[in-house]
Amino acid sequence: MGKFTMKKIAVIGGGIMGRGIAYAATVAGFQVHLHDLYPEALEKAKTYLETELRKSVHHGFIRPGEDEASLNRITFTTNMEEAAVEADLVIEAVLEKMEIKVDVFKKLDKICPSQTILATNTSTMSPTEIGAQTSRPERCIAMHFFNPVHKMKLIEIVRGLDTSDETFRIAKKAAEAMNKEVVEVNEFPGFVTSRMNCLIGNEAMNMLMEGVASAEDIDKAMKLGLNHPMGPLELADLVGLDTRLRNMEYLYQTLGEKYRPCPLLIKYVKAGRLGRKSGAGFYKYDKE
Ligand SMILES: NC(=O)c1ccc[n+]([C@@H]2O[C@H](COP(=O)([O-])OP(=O)(O)OC[C@H]3O[C@@H](n4cnc5c(N)ncnc54)[C@H](O)[C@@H]3O)[C@@H](O)[C@H]2O)c1
Repeated sequence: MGKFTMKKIAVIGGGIMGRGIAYAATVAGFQVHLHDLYPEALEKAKTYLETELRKSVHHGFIRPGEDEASLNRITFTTNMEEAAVEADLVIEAVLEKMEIKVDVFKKLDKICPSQTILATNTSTMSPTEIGAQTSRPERCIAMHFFNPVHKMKLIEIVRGLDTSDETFRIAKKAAEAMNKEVVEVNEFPGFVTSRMNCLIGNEAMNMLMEGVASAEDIDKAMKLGLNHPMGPLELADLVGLDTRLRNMEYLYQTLGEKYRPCPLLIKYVKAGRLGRKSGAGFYKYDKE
């Protein structure tokens, strides 16, 4: 890919992040193939995309008719090969578990043409370790989007040890085409944002557990006192407490004691209190 000719983007995993990345990519005019193992996840993703695209027209972010055109540019499939075989860029957004990501990347490496770039949306993990399991580590990179993708401006682009300059350049172009700002980060667990954010969230959970203040008051203090746009506990509920726990476990494993997951977080995940997606986390919600 000498000049930028990207047309097709495959997104692997149709959960909270995958559906959001599909939104950003289709609104940017890319052909999008969204893959998930489960038809129910794809159904949910489709409903979400229809709703968000309709809202975007209503709020004047996209022109009338662009909602339908954007939806028509997305195909939904449970067949990974079908999704990825012609993609110029694949963005993986499956669960934050190294063995699952590695398995997906090995499969993609077999399916995709040699020039296809394979990106992971991991929040914390090593693109070097994931890319090393493929025959194209120079074409592997992390593109870390933020939740909710249609509102959040940043993509942290993280270079693995062997990521080529060309791969970085193309990933950056794709990000900019999706109307995002980019920061370039050299790989280290948690990059810039997750490393910082997980620590703040964990401290808030420890304070709640110790009875320092209520969830509402911890969040209010951070918003009004420190100017955070969201409180750390409501943000954790938005991320998903299972996802946050996996992030913490990885950071604890790689960076040590400072990142030991708060016992309250572990307890909530064991109880199935996963945040917004399950209807309860630190707060209660209508179930998604
Ligand atoms: N939730 C956030 O706020 C957030 C923000 C930035 C990055 N991330 C990262 O994005 C990734 C996805 O997180 P999420 O919150 O969207 O999770 P999620 O649980 O909402 O979605 C994951 C999806 O992946 C699917 N899946 C699992 N294994 C698969 C496989 N082998 N092949 C295809 N699909 C598979 C699941 O069915 C599910 O629909 C994680 O790496 C996470 O750390 C999450």
